[in-house]
Amino acid sequence: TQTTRPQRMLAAVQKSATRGDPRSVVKAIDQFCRQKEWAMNVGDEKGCILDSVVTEVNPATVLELGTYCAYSTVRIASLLPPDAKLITLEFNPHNAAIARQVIAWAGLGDKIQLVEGPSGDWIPKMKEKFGIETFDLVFLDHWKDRYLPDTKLMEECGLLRKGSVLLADNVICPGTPDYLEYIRNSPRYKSQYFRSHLEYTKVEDGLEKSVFLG
Ligand SMILES: O=C(NC/C=C/[C@H]1O[C@@H](n2ccc(=O)cc2)[C@H](O)[C@@H]1O)c1cc([N+](=O)[O-])cc(O)c1O
Ligand SMILES: [Mg+2]
Repeated sequence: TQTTRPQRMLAAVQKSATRGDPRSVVKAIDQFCRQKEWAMNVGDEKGCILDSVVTEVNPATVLELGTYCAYSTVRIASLLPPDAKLITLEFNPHNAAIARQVIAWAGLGDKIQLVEGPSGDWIPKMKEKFGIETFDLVFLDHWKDRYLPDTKLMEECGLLRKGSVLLADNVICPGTPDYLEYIRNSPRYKSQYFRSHLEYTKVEDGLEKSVFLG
């Protein structure tokens, strides 16, 4: 029977990456996507920008919207301080099942909590269910038409504090025009565009980093 791309990606991790070594998991996925099949991971080029923002923020609490196969989940978690918590939301049960195995292979199960379901349902429950006050860093990489509504929802739920950083993937390709318009014109954010390329291609894309001003 036919396998899925996430299943083939997991097989590549289990074949080429060392258990308990997150960076080897990241490398194995990038190699798979460059040599075998493109997949919508943030990738190695934008991944370096992601790494620099994570290192700069040094967050104790991280929210990732859109786990997919946990490439960026593992990439971020590998840079977190010891007691930091990363919560990642995944809507598709098949993707979640693969992501859990990638996270386990990387040995990051105690830093990462994968939650299944739509972001709109879970964001309002973050405080009561996970004891989160506010997020220091949010990585947006899920459905592009959900970036704006979910950002407004996080504001309304009091999940952002002065200095919280939002980092959004794909603001050029596939593009998140309504989010960019809002975040770049809002007096409540200070935004910066990091120009790069769509993962594993020469097409322009980039990350938008926005600091919440309270
Ligand atoms: O479409 C893209 N991403 C959508 C990601 C969606 C992921 O987020 C989850 N989710 C989790 C929670 C939700 O509430 C909703 C969805 C979905 O179940 C899926 O796993 C995309 C597309 C391209 N591209 O070149 O075409 C490149 C990229 O880097 C991309 O990120
Ligand atoms: Mg993306």
